[in-house]
Amino acid sequence: MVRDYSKFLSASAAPAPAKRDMTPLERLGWAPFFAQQIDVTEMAQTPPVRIVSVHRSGLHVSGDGIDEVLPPRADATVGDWLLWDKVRPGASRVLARRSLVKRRAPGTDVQVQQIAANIDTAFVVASCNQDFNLARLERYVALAFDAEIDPVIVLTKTDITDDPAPYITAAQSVSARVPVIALNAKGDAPIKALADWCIPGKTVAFLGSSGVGKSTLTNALTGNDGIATQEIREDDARGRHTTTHRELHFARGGCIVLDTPGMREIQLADAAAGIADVFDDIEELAAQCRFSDCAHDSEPGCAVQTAIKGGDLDPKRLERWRKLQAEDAFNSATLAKRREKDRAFGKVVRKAISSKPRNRS
Ligand SMILES: Nc1nc2c(ncn2[C@@H]2O[C@H](COP(=O)(O)OP(=O)(O)OP(=O)(O)O)[C@@H](O)[C@H]2O)c(=O)[nH]1
Ligand SMILES: [Zn+2]
Repeated sequence: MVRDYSKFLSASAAPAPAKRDMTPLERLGWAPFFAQQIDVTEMAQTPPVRIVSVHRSGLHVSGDGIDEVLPPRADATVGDWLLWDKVRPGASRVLARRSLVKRRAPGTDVQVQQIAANIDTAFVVASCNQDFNLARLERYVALAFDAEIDPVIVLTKTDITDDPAPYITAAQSVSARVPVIALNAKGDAPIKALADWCIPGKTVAFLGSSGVGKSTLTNALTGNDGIATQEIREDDARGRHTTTHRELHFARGGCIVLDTPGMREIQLADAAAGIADVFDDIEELAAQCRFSDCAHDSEPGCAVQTAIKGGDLDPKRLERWRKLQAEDAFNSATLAKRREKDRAFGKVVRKAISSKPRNRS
């Protein structure tokens, strides 16, 4: 049977179709951005599939009537779209991504580890209690910007604070481009409050520290009929059966919730562009400083210091910008460099030990 794939190839910027009209691929997140990358012949010969989870034994992919496990590969991650090559599955082409969350892989010097692809909205979650931390919010928003994902800040636990207003005001100060939603994640609010972003065919993810309410929000969106509880079995490296969860969950509203442990808490690395996006107010001021290499301390003609003196910039925000840049720079340093430093330090220590006068016994 020759299938008519032309309906998947619409490159028009038509509004998202109503849920009932959506094709199986669109429900998985297929969009004109991906369709534009392939032609009808390719579509028929190598149908698109999305990676719904990554396991040691392979990549679990879903498509229109397709549910397969492809060989593991380093250049594809959960959320990616592949063109499934039935004859040589390992050669399936990875389509260009709309967004990519990555981090420097531990244990290697230059390799970047891909965490999740093609997320449309990142909900950066924080709670209205003593755990609230502005620097952390800024870090997650920078991460989202850097990955080219639209962030939305979600403040949880409004029910256990007398006044959520100060938290909301603080969260709004992170970036003028980021909406802030405050809610009780345990109540009925989440589905309605997040409806603008949780629309059919869109992929969302929750970022934030432990205990802020990410699972509560995920469950609120997916309910019990998501595939969150559907488990798949696989053999781990030692041949034992382990049980893992799929990582793309289908929410009741039709959106796709990506939940992968690597996404939840993540350090910044190579995220200079994202940091610049969050702190675009400081970047703009810095561009007006008299010296292009101004350190914004006590240089004459420093627009940043002028803004601080005039009450237009919170000095604490400047401090957090500096810290985040330092963190990013540190994490961006290759492990090789760190190893080199460690080796040099080891040498110093060994030398110090060997030059100590020895006790004669
Ligand atoms: N009162 C109240 N409790 C909440 C709210 N959101 C989450 N909680 C509670 O806070 C605790 C932590 O919530 P989780 O959803 O597990 O947090 P998480 O971010 O998924 O945490 P990790 O899985 O450790 O990353 C749970 O006991 C939730 O019931 C809220 O809006 N109000
Ligand atoms: Zn300056």
